[in-house]
Amino acid sequence: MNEGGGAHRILHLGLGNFHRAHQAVCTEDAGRHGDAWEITGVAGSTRRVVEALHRQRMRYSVVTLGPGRTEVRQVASITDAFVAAGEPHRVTREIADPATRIVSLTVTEKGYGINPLTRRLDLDAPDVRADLAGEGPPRSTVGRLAAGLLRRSRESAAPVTLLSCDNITANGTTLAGLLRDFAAAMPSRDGAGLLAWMEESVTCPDTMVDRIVPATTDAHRQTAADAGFADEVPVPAEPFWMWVMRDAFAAGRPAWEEAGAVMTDRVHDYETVKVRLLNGSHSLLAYLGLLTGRALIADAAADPGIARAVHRLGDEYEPTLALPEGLDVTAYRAQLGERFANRRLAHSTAQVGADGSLKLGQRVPDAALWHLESGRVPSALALTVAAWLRCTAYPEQLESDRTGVPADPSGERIRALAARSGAIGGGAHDRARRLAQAVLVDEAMLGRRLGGYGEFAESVAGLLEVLETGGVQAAVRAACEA
Ligand SMILES: NC(=O)c1ccc[n+]([C@@H]2O[C@H](COP(=O)([O-])OP(=O)(O)OC[C@H]3O[C@@H](n4cnc5c(N)ncnc54)[C@H](O)[C@@H]3O)[C@@H](O)[C@H]2O)c1
Ligand SMILES: O=P(O)(O)OC[C@@H](O)[C@@H](O)[C@H](O)[C@H](O)CO
Repeated sequence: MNEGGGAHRILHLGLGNFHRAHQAVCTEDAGRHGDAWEITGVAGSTRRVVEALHRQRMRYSVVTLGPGRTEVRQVASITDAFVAAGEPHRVTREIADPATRIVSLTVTEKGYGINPLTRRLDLDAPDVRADLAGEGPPRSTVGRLAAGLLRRSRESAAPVTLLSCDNITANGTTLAGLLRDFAAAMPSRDGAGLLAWMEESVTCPDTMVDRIVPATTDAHRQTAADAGFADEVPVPAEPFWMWVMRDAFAAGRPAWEEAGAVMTDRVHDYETVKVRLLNGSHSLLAYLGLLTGRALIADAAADPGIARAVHRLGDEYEPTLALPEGLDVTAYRAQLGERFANRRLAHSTAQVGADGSLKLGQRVPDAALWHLESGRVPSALALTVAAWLRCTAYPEQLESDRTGVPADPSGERIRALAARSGAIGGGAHDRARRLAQAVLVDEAMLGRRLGGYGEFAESVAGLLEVLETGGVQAAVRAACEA
């Protein structure tokens, strides 16, 4: 799989838990079948994981928590790590280094600087603006990539692959578009040169990534210690994992398929199934769980009312999917039920519910529009939006001591809209309608496309009102019996 000889390194931006339980494990396993590739991990700004890894001679453990079964495995494929904010010029240098064959990313949805309406780069985001103006070392993800690629194009001009492993629709294609937007907006003539070189020498394959990987707790540290390794930064994970990607690598890749990854040109079909049935259901579980005082996804999933809503949501998603050949959607959904029920993972509703304004844009509008265009109102999708709004607009009504509060970059804006909706007067019905309408036409949130369907806004508003006046179970009944 290697091309061009020499060292083989992956530079990974976003040294969070997911990468360490997914790509890093698959890369280590692939090394048993082909050339060994090493990973240099780059954390955004937090030093904790980087410092712990160095103290631990670049070893950490993955704690796999299945129903009734625990496995602790040490992973050593990440051989170096540093913090981007602390060594910004090193990021540029490492991207430019020809030994770096792949730059992969798990920087979360908000790390890409995407305008949710246009799916293009938000050129008004402060860090993107600063990077375009050349104010100090780059700090946005796309600005960092552009600076490194520009240097690479001038030094070795060696081809490279950018591999997004975030839960973003058409993640590779989207990333390539963001980079083109950045290059086109560069004030100097550098942008044109970068664009031309990227066209020839940079690939951005789409990927679908799947493994439920929660945040680390002391219980996971204890499990690692019990297995004989006093690990400060172990990563908990479920047994299931899946990685699907287009085999379009400009400078070679590890033999990931030997370790179980799937190479296909139909990534989009896998991704749609996963982002809707898994991530969409996860969002609904998180918000209804938070509204019923559940701190854990598994506890939300065990509530028969919430399970009924998730089932209804699956029924709404299913006809919108182009299924990959051989995928049995009934079995997939049944397996998802088991994965959500895995209490041992302790996946928190606040973590899964974070950044809803960015995530729901990929989990709700396309599927909702599919129904609305045929004259049907998808009420479980409307319930997902209503439950997110209820949690985000009125966080004071959550049992936050128990559950925490999901963070959201549009949280303040939503609370301001809710305050304005309430200040005009009227009862719960008027308040809910005003808030739903305001959010559905706000391009910074779900991307405004649903705003053209008054019947969807009505459904969200009705369910928001029931959530306030009758609670979660009443709202589930209203959605499922609509
Ligand atoms: N955890 C999972 O179950 C899972 C599964 C599939 C895909 N993913 C993808 O991986 C992403 C990260 O998940 P995780 O579990 O590693 O989270 P995490 O909280 O452990 O780590 C988040 C990482 O993103 C970086 N980051 C956060 N905001 C950023 C920003 N604005 N700019 C640049 N970098 C930023 C942080 O530095 C950190 O390295 C998810 O958002 C998702 O897209 C996660
Ligand atoms: O990672 P996010 O923040 O996009 O979404 C939260 C969870 O739904 C997600 O992390 C899932 O656990 C994961 O996508 C499973 O593969």
